[in-house]
Amino acid sequence: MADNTILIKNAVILDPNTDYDEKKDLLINNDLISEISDNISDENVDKVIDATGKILLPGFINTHTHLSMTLFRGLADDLALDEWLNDNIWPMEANLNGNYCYIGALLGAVELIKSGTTTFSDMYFYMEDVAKAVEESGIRAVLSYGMIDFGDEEKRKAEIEKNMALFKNCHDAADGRIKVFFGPHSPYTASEELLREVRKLADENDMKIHIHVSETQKEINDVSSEKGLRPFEYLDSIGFLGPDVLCAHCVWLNDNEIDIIKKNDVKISHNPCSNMKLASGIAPVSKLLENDICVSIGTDGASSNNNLDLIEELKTASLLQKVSTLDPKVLTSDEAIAIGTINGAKALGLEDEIGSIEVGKKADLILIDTNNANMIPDSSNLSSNIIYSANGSNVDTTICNGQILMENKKLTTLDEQEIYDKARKAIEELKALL
Ligand SMILES: O=c1[nH]cnc2c1ncn2[C@@H]1O[C@H](CO)[C@@H](O)[C@H]1O
Ligand SMILES: [Zn+2]
Repeated sequence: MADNTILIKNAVILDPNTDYDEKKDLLINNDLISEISDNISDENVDKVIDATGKILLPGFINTHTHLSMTLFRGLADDLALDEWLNDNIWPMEANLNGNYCYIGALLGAVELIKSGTTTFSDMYFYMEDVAKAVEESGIRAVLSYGMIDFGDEEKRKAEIEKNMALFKNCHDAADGRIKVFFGPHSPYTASEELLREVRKLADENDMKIHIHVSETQKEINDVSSEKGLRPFEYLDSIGFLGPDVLCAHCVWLNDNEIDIIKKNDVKISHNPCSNMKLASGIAPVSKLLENDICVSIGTDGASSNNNLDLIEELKTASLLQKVSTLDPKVLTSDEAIAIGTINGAKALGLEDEIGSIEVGKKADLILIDTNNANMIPDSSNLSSNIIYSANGSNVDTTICNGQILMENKKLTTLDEQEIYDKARKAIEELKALL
Protein backbone atom coordinates (compact mmCIF):
# COMPACT_ATOMS: atom_id res chain seq x y z
CA MET A 1 0.00 0.00 0.00
CA ALA A 2 1.22 3.49 -0.81
CA ASP A 3 2.27 5.68 2.08
CA ASN A 4 -0.20 8.18 3.42
CA THR A 5 1.39 11.55 4.19
CA ILE A 6 0.14 14.61 6.04
CA LEU A 7 2.17 17.82 6.19
CA ILE A 8 1.51 20.30 9.01
CA LYS A 9 2.90 23.71 7.97
CA ASN A 10 3.96 26.69 10.13
CA ALA A 11 3.43 25.02 13.49
CA VAL A 12 4.27 26.66 16.79
CA ILE A 13 5.21 23.53 18.75
CA LEU A 14 4.77 23.05 22.48
CA ASP A 15 6.48 19.85 23.55
CA PRO A 16 7.46 18.59 27.02
CA ASN A 17 10.92 17.41 25.88
CA THR A 18 12.12 19.88 23.28
CA ASP A 19 12.13 23.67 23.01
CA TYR A 20 11.27 24.64 19.45
CA ASP A 21 11.94 28.36 19.32
CA GLU A 22 10.74 28.85 15.74
CA LYS A 23 7.82 27.69 13.67
CA LYS A 24 8.33 24.27 12.10
CA ASP A 25 6.84 22.03 9.48
CA LEU A 26 6.04 18.47 10.53
CA LEU A 27 5.55 15.52 8.22
CA ILE A 28 3.46 12.48 9.10
CA ASN A 29 4.13 9.29 7.18
CA ASN A 30 1.37 6.72 7.87
CA ASP A 31 1.25 6.39 11.68
CA LEU A 32 4.60 8.08 12.43
CA ILE A 33 6.17 11.53 12.67
CA SER A 34 8.81 11.28 9.96
CA GLU A 35 10.34 14.77 9.78
CA ILE A 36 10.37 18.07 11.69
CA SER A 37 12.21 20.93 9.99
CA ASP A 38 12.05 24.53 8.83
CA ASN A 39 10.58 24.05 5.41
CA ILE A 40 9.21 20.77 4.09
CA SER A 41 8.00 20.72 0.49
CA ASP A 42 4.34 19.93 -0.03
CA GLU A 43 5.10 18.14 -3.29
CA ASN A 44 3.72 14.58 -3.34
CA VAL A 45 2.07 15.08 0.04
CA ASP A 46 -1.47 13.71 0.37
CA LYS A 47 -2.76 16.39 2.69
CA VAL A 48 -1.53 19.77 3.95
CA ILE A 49 -2.75 21.37 7.19
CA ASP A 50 -1.88 25.04 7.69
CA ALA A 51 -1.23 25.48 11.42
CA THR A 52 -0.86 29.27 11.30
CA GLY A 53 -2.41 30.73 14.46
CA LYS A 54 -2.48 27.36 16.14
CA ILE A 55 -0.33 25.61 18.73
CA LEU A 56 0.77 22.03 18.01
CA LEU A 57 1.03 19.70 21.01
CA PRO A 58 1.29 15.97 21.65
CA GLY A 59 -2.22 14.55 22.20
CA PHE A 60 -3.12 14.53 25.87
CA ILE A 61 -3.06 11.23 27.79
CA ASN A 62 -5.82 10.45 30.30
CA THR A 63 -4.39 7.67 32.50
CA HIS A 64 -7.46 6.89 34.57
CA THR A 65 -11.05 6.83 33.47
CA HIS A 66 -14.12 4.61 33.17
CA LEU A 67 -15.20 5.76 29.71
CA SER A 68 -18.64 4.15 29.56
CA MET A 69 -19.58 6.00 32.77
CA THR A 70 -20.40 9.00 30.57
CA LEU A 71 -23.88 7.41 30.70
CA PHE A 72 -24.04 8.15 34.45
CA ARG A 73 -22.95 11.78 34.17
CA GLY A 74 -24.87 13.92 36.64
CA LEU A 75 -26.87 11.02 38.05
CA ALA A 76 -25.30 10.82 41.51
CA ASP A 77 -23.77 14.13 42.52
CA ASP A 78 -22.64 15.53 45.85
CA LEU A 79 -21.89 12.24 47.59
CA ALA A 80 -18.83 10.64 49.20
CA LEU A 81 -17.24 7.65 47.41
CA ASP A 82 -18.78 5.01 49.65
CA GLU A 83 -22.39 6.18 49.27
CA TRP A 84 -21.81 7.12 45.62
CA LEU A 85 -20.57 3.61 44.71
CA ASN A 86 -22.63 1.37 46.99
CA ASP A 87 -26.03 3.06 46.84
CA ASN A 88 -25.98 4.69 43.41
CA ILE A 89 -23.39 3.54 40.87
CA TRP A 90 -23.19 -0.20 41.55
CA PRO A 91 -27.01 -0.65 41.38
CA MET A 92 -27.02 1.13 37.98
CA GLU A 93 -23.99 -0.84 36.76
CA ALA A 94 -25.78 -4.11 37.61
CA ASN A 95 -28.03 -3.44 34.58
CA LEU A 96 -25.28 -2.65 32.11
CA ASN A 97 -24.66 -4.80 29.06
CA GLY A 98 -22.19 -4.76 26.20
CA ASN A 99 -24.29 -2.47 24.04
CA TYR A 100 -24.73 0.14 26.77
CA CYS A 101 -20.99 0.12 27.49
CA TYR A 102 -20.27 0.46 23.77
CA ILE A 103 -22.57 3.49 23.47
CA GLY A 104 -21.14 5.07 26.63
CA ALA A 105 -17.62 4.51 25.30
CA LEU A 106 -18.52 6.10 21.95
CA LEU A 107 -19.94 9.13 23.75
CA GLY A 108 -16.74 9.30 25.79
CA ALA A 109 -14.61 8.98 22.65
CA VAL A 110 -16.41 11.95 21.08
CA GLU A 111 -15.69 14.01 24.18
CA LEU A 112 -12.04 12.92 24.37
CA ILE A 113 -11.32 13.60 20.70
CA LYS A 114 -13.05 16.99 20.83
CA SER A 115 -11.03 18.06 23.87
CA GLY A 116 -7.63 16.90 22.59
CA THR A 117 -7.08 13.57 24.30
CA THR A 118 -5.61 10.91 22.02
CA THR A 119 -4.97 8.14 24.58
CA PHE A 120 -7.05 7.00 27.53
CA SER A 121 -6.51 4.29 30.12
CA ASP A 122 -9.75 2.59 31.13
CA MET A 123 -10.99 0.21 33.79
CA TYR A 124 -14.53 -1.06 33.40
CA PHE A 125 -16.84 -3.86 32.28
CA TYR A 126 -17.74 -5.29 28.83
CA MET A 127 -14.34 -4.19 27.67
CA GLU A 128 -14.55 -6.01 24.32
CA ASP A 129 -17.37 -3.57 23.52
CA VAL A 130 -15.25 -0.64 24.66
CA ALA A 131 -12.51 -1.99 22.37
CA LYS A 132 -14.99 -1.88 19.49
CA ALA A 133 -15.60 1.81 20.20
CA VAL A 134 -11.83 2.39 20.28
CA GLU A 135 -11.39 0.58 16.99
CA GLU A 136 -14.11 2.62 15.28
CA SER A 137 -13.21 6.01 16.74
CA GLY A 138 -9.50 5.80 15.92
CA ILE A 139 -8.36 6.79 19.41
CA ARG A 140 -5.61 4.98 21.37
CA ALA A 141 -6.39 3.08 24.57
CA VAL A 142 -5.11 0.96 27.40
CA LEU A 143 -7.99 -1.25 28.53
CA SER A 144 -8.39 -3.20 31.73
CA TYR A 145 -11.30 -5.19 33.11
CA GLY A 146 -12.22 -4.03 36.64
CA MET A 147 -11.89 -7.19 38.73
CA ILE A 148 -13.78 -7.39 42.04
CA ASP A 149 -14.01 -10.64 44.06
CA PHE A 150 -14.71 -9.54 47.67
CA GLY A 151 -12.90 -12.73 48.74
CA ASP A 152 -15.16 -15.13 46.78
CA GLU A 153 -13.06 -17.84 45.14
CA GLU A 154 -15.48 -18.62 42.30
CA LYS A 155 -15.87 -14.95 41.47
CA ARG A 156 -12.08 -14.53 41.57
CA LYS A 157 -11.51 -17.23 38.95
CA ALA A 158 -14.23 -15.81 36.70
CA GLU A 159 -12.91 -12.26 37.00
CA ILE A 160 -9.33 -13.28 36.17
CA GLU A 161 -10.58 -15.28 33.20
CA LYS A 162 -12.43 -12.23 31.87
CA ASN A 163 -9.34 -10.02 32.08
CA MET A 164 -7.17 -12.74 30.49
CA ALA A 165 -9.72 -13.21 27.68
CA LEU A 166 -9.64 -9.46 27.05
CA PHE A 167 -5.84 -9.66 26.86
CA LYS A 168 -5.95 -12.54 24.39
CA ASN A 169 -8.64 -10.92 22.22
CA CYS A 170 -7.63 -7.28 22.23
CA HIS A 171 -3.98 -6.70 23.21
CA ASP A 172 -2.26 -5.01 20.25
CA ALA A 173 -5.58 -4.87 18.34
CA ALA A 174 -6.74 -1.92 16.20
CA ASP A 175 -3.38 -1.52 14.43
CA GLY A 176 -1.63 -1.66 17.81
CA ARG A 177 -3.69 1.20 19.25
CA ILE A 178 -5.10 -1.03 22.01
CA LYS A 179 -3.05 -2.44 24.89
CA VAL A 180 -4.55 -4.50 27.70
CA PHE A 181 -3.64 -4.30 31.40
CA PHE A 182 -4.94 -6.15 34.44
CA GLY A 183 -7.50 -4.09 36.40
CA PRO A 184 -7.90 -5.33 39.99
CA HIS A 185 -10.29 -2.65 41.25
CA SER A 186 -8.71 -1.79 44.63
CA PRO A 187 -7.23 -3.24 47.82
CA TYR A 188 -10.69 -3.08 49.46
CA THR A 189 -12.64 -4.89 46.70
CA ALA A 190 -9.96 -7.35 45.48
CA SER A 191 -8.76 -10.03 47.89
CA GLU A 192 -5.11 -10.70 48.72
CA GLU A 193 -5.41 -13.96 46.75
CA LEU A 194 -6.62 -12.05 43.70
CA LEU A 195 -3.82 -9.50 43.97
CA ARG A 196 -1.17 -12.23 44.32
CA GLU A 197 -2.57 -14.14 41.35
CA VAL A 198 -2.65 -10.96 39.24
CA ARG A 199 0.97 -10.20 40.12
CA LYS A 200 2.01 -13.71 39.08
CA LEU A 201 0.06 -13.65 35.81
CA ALA A 202 1.28 -10.14 35.00
CA ASP A 203 4.88 -11.37 35.28
CA GLU A 204 4.19 -14.47 33.21
CA ASN A 205 2.39 -12.59 30.43
CA ASP A 206 4.36 -9.34 30.51
CA MET A 207 1.18 -7.44 31.36
CA LYS A 208 0.88 -4.24 33.36
CA ILE A 209 -1.57 -3.48 36.17
CA HIS A 210 -4.05 -0.62 36.75
CA ILE A 211 -5.62 -0.25 40.24
CA HIS A 212 -7.27 2.34 42.53
CA VAL A 213 -5.20 2.88 45.73
CA SER A 214 -5.47 5.16 48.77
CA GLU A 215 -8.38 7.21 47.56
CA THR A 216 -10.22 7.96 50.82
CA GLN A 217 -9.54 8.00 54.54
CA LYS A 218 -12.16 5.27 54.87
CA GLU A 219 -10.02 3.02 52.64
CA ILE A 220 -6.96 3.68 54.83
CA ASN A 221 -8.98 2.82 57.96
CA ASP A 222 -10.59 -0.28 56.45
CA VAL A 223 -7.36 -1.72 55.00
CA SER A 224 -5.43 -0.85 58.18
CA SER A 225 -7.92 -2.62 60.42
CA GLU A 226 -8.10 -5.69 58.17
CA LYS A 227 -4.41 -6.02 57.30
CA GLY A 228 -2.67 -4.08 60.08
CA LEU A 229 -0.95 -2.05 57.34
CA ARG A 230 -1.80 1.02 55.27
CA PRO A 231 -2.70 0.28 51.59
CA PHE A 232 0.74 0.83 50.03
CA GLU A 233 2.48 -0.93 52.94
CA TYR A 234 0.12 -3.87 52.47
CA LEU A 235 0.62 -4.00 48.68
CA ASP A 236 4.39 -3.83 49.18
CA SER A 237 4.27 -6.61 51.79
CA ILE A 238 2.66 -9.03 49.32
CA GLY A 239 5.13 -8.17 46.54
CA PHE A 240 2.42 -6.59 44.37
CA LEU A 241 4.13 -3.32 43.49
CA GLY A 242 6.54 -2.57 40.65
CA PRO A 243 7.27 -0.15 37.78
CA ASP A 244 4.43 -1.78 35.83
CA VAL A 245 1.75 -0.81 38.37
CA LEU A 246 -0.37 2.27 37.67
CA CYS A 247 -2.19 3.49 40.78
CA ALA A 248 -5.11 5.91 40.52
CA HIS A 249 -5.75 8.55 43.19
CA CYS A 250 -2.98 8.06 45.83
CA VAL A 251 -4.51 10.78 48.00
CA TRP A 252 -3.65 9.59 51.50
CA LEU A 253 0.06 8.79 51.67
CA ASN A 254 2.45 8.98 54.61
CA ASP A 255 6.21 9.43 54.14
CA ASN A 256 6.86 5.70 54.34
CA GLU A 257 4.35 5.08 51.55
CA ILE A 258 5.96 7.76 49.39
CA ASP A 259 9.26 5.90 49.92
CA ILE A 260 7.55 2.63 48.94
CA ILE A 261 6.16 4.21 45.76
CA LYS A 262 9.58 5.60 44.87
CA LYS A 263 11.45 2.39 45.67
CA ASN A 264 9.10 0.36 43.45
CA ASP A 265 8.91 3.02 40.70
CA VAL A 266 5.11 2.82 40.90
CA LYS A 267 3.26 5.13 38.46
CA ILE A 268 0.54 7.47 39.66
CA SER A 269 -2.62 8.81 38.04
CA HIS A 270 -3.73 12.00 39.80
CA ASN A 271 -7.48 12.70 39.55
CA PRO A 272 -8.02 16.10 41.21
CA CYS A 273 -11.60 16.86 40.07
CA SER A 274 -12.91 13.47 41.23
CA ASN A 275 -11.01 13.79 44.51
CA MET A 276 -12.49 17.24 45.07
CA LYS A 277 -16.03 16.33 44.01
CA LEU A 278 -16.24 13.18 46.16
CA ALA A 279 -14.45 15.13 48.93
CA SER A 280 -11.82 12.38 49.05
CA GLY A 281 -8.92 14.74 49.75
CA ILE A 282 -5.88 16.35 48.11
CA ALA A 283 -3.07 14.15 46.78
CA PRO A 284 0.42 15.36 47.78
CA VAL A 285 1.43 15.83 44.13
CA SER A 286 4.12 18.46 44.61
CA LYS A 287 5.81 16.21 47.18
CA LEU A 288 5.60 13.26 44.79
CA LEU A 289 7.13 15.35 41.99
CA GLU A 290 9.91 16.54 44.34
CA ASN A 291 10.68 12.85 44.87
CA ASP A 292 10.90 12.26 41.09
CA ILE A 293 7.86 10.00 41.14
CA CYS A 294 6.01 9.69 37.82
CA VAL A 295 2.70 11.54 38.22
CA SER A 296 0.27 11.49 35.30
CA ILE A 297 -3.29 12.85 35.05
CA GLY A 298 -6.73 11.25 34.83
CA THR A 299 -10.30 12.46 34.90
CA ASP A 300 -11.77 9.34 36.54
CA GLY A 301 -15.24 8.53 35.22
CA ALA A 302 -17.64 11.22 34.01
CA SER A 303 -19.91 10.46 36.93
CA SER A 304 -17.42 11.85 39.46
CA ASN A 305 -15.88 14.71 37.48
CA ASN A 306 -18.24 15.41 35.48
CA ASN A 307 -16.41 15.89 32.17
CA LEU A 308 -13.36 14.44 30.43
CA ASP A 309 -11.59 17.72 29.64
CA LEU A 310 -7.93 17.05 30.42
CA ILE A 311 -6.89 20.70 30.02
CA GLU A 312 -9.36 21.63 32.75
CA GLU A 313 -8.07 18.72 34.85
CA LEU A 314 -4.46 19.92 34.51
CA LYS A 315 -5.42 23.45 35.48
CA THR A 316 -7.26 22.10 38.52
CA ALA A 317 -4.23 19.98 39.44
CA SER A 318 -1.99 23.02 39.29
CA LEU A 319 -4.28 25.35 41.25
CA LEU A 320 -5.04 22.71 43.87
CA GLN A 321 -1.35 22.18 44.62
CA LYS A 322 -0.76 25.92 44.84
CA VAL A 323 -3.59 26.50 47.30
CA SER A 324 -2.90 23.41 49.40
CA THR A 325 0.81 24.20 49.81
CA LEU A 326 0.22 27.99 49.87
CA ASP A 327 3.05 28.18 47.34
CA PRO A 328 2.20 29.61 43.88
CA LYS A 329 5.48 28.27 42.47
CA VAL A 330 4.52 24.58 42.65
CA LEU A 331 3.07 22.63 39.70
CA THR A 332 3.84 25.21 37.02
CA SER A 333 2.17 25.20 33.63
CA ASP A 334 5.31 23.60 32.12
CA GLU A 335 5.09 20.78 34.66
CA ALA A 336 1.36 20.43 33.93
CA ILE A 337 2.06 19.99 30.20
CA ALA A 338 4.57 17.23 31.00
CA ILE A 339 2.11 15.56 33.40
CA GLY A 340 -0.55 15.55 30.68
CA THR A 341 1.70 14.19 27.93
CA ILE A 342 5.08 12.48 28.47
CA ASN A 343 4.36 11.44 32.08
CA GLY A 344 1.12 9.83 30.88
CA ALA A 345 3.11 7.91 28.27
CA LYS A 346 5.60 6.76 30.94
CA ALA A 347 2.76 5.79 33.28
CA LEU A 348 1.43 3.47 30.57
CA GLY A 349 4.87 2.19 29.51
CA LEU A 350 4.36 3.81 26.08
CA GLU A 351 7.05 6.51 26.27
CA ASP A 352 8.88 5.10 23.26
CA GLU A 353 5.75 5.57 21.14
CA ILE A 354 3.81 8.59 22.38
CA GLY A 355 3.86 11.61 24.74
CA SER A 356 6.15 13.96 22.80
CA ILE A 357 6.71 15.38 19.33
CA GLU A 358 9.76 13.58 17.99
CA VAL A 359 10.70 11.92 14.72
CA GLY A 360 9.95 8.19 14.98
CA LYS A 361 7.14 8.60 17.48
CA LYS A 362 3.50 7.92 16.66
CA ALA A 363 1.70 10.88 15.13
CA ASP A 364 -0.65 11.57 18.08
CA LEU A 365 -1.00 15.34 17.77
CA ILE A 366 -3.45 18.14 18.45
CA LEU A 367 -3.80 21.72 17.27
CA ILE A 368 -5.18 24.39 19.58
CA ASP A 369 -6.63 27.47 17.94
CA THR A 370 -5.36 30.68 19.58
CA ASN A 371 -7.85 32.80 17.63
CA ASN A 372 -10.27 32.64 20.54
CA ALA A 373 -11.17 35.35 23.06
CA ASN A 374 -9.84 33.37 26.01
CA MET A 375 -6.39 33.01 24.41
CA ILE A 376 -5.69 36.61 23.41
CA PRO A 377 -3.23 38.28 23.74
CA ASP A 378 -1.00 35.54 22.37
CA SER A 379 1.29 34.73 25.25
CA SER A 380 4.94 34.02 24.60
CA ASN A 381 4.54 31.49 27.38
CA LEU A 382 2.75 28.76 25.46
CA SER A 383 2.24 26.43 28.41
CA SER A 384 0.61 29.23 30.41
CA ASN A 385 -1.72 29.95 27.53
CA ILE A 386 -2.73 26.29 27.29
CA ILE A 387 -2.97 25.31 30.97
CA TYR A 388 -4.31 28.49 32.57
CA SER A 389 -6.29 30.10 29.73
CA ALA A 390 -7.47 27.37 27.38
CA ASN A 391 -9.98 24.58 27.75
CA GLY A 392 -10.86 21.54 25.70
CA SER A 393 -13.18 23.47 23.39
CA ASN A 394 -10.20 25.40 21.99
CA VAL A 395 -8.91 22.20 20.39
CA ASP A 396 -9.34 22.44 16.65
CA THR A 397 -7.67 19.35 15.20
CA THR A 398 -6.95 15.91 16.67
CA ILE A 399 -4.74 13.30 15.01
CA CYS A 400 -4.10 9.80 16.39
CA ASN A 401 -1.78 7.20 14.89
CA GLY A 402 -1.47 9.41 11.81
CA GLN A 403 -5.23 9.51 11.23
CA ILE A 404 -7.17 12.78 11.44
CA LEU A 405 -10.01 12.23 13.94
CA MET A 406 -11.13 15.86 14.01
CA GLU A 407 -10.30 18.75 11.70
CA ASN A 408 -11.57 22.31 12.18
CA LYS A 409 -13.71 20.92 15.02
CA LYS A 410 -15.43 18.41 12.75
CA LEU A 411 -15.19 14.75 13.66
CA THR A 412 -14.20 12.42 10.84
CA THR A 413 -14.70 8.94 12.29
CA LEU A 414 -17.81 9.29 14.47
CA ASP A 415 -21.33 10.58 13.89
CA GLU A 416 -21.79 12.87 16.89
CA GLN A 417 -25.54 13.37 16.68
CA GLU A 418 -26.30 9.69 16.25
CA ILE A 419 -24.16 8.89 19.33
CA TYR A 420 -25.86 11.62 21.41
CA ASP A 421 -29.29 10.25 20.51
CA LYS A 422 -28.30 6.67 21.32
CA ALA A 423 -26.72 7.71 24.64
CA ARG A 424 -29.85 9.61 25.68
CA LYS A 425 -32.00 6.58 24.88
CA ALA A 426 -29.61 4.20 26.70
CA ILE A 427 -29.72 6.18 29.93
CA GLU A 428 -33.51 6.41 29.84
CA GLU A 429 -33.63 2.60 29.54
CA LEU A 430 -31.12 2.15 32.35
CA LYS A 431 -33.04 4.50 34.63
CA ALA A 432 -36.26 2.61 33.93
CA LEU A 433 -34.56 -0.63 35.06
CA LEU A 434 -33.77 0.72 38.55
O1 LIG B 1 -13.14 6.87 42.07
C1 LIG B 1 -13.48 5.68 42.05
N1 LIG B 1 -13.11 4.86 43.07
C2 LIG B 1 -13.46 3.57 43.12
N2 LIG B 1 -14.20 2.99 42.17
C3 LIG B 1 -14.60 3.75 41.14
C4 LIG B 1 -14.25 5.10 41.02
N3 LIG B 1 -14.79 5.57 39.89
C5 LIG B 1 -15.43 4.55 39.31
N4 LIG B 1 -15.32 3.46 40.07
C6 LIG B 1 -15.87 2.11 39.85
O2 LIG B 1 -14.82 1.26 39.47
C7 LIG B 1 -15.36 0.15 38.75
C8 LIG B 1 -14.54 0.02 37.48
O3 LIG B 1 -14.15 -1.22 37.22
C9 LIG B 1 -16.81 0.51 38.47
O4 LIG B 1 -17.65 -0.18 39.38
C10 LIG B 1 -16.83 2.00 38.71
O5 LIG B 1 -18.10 2.52 39.06
ZN1 LIG C 1 -11.70 5.40 39.11
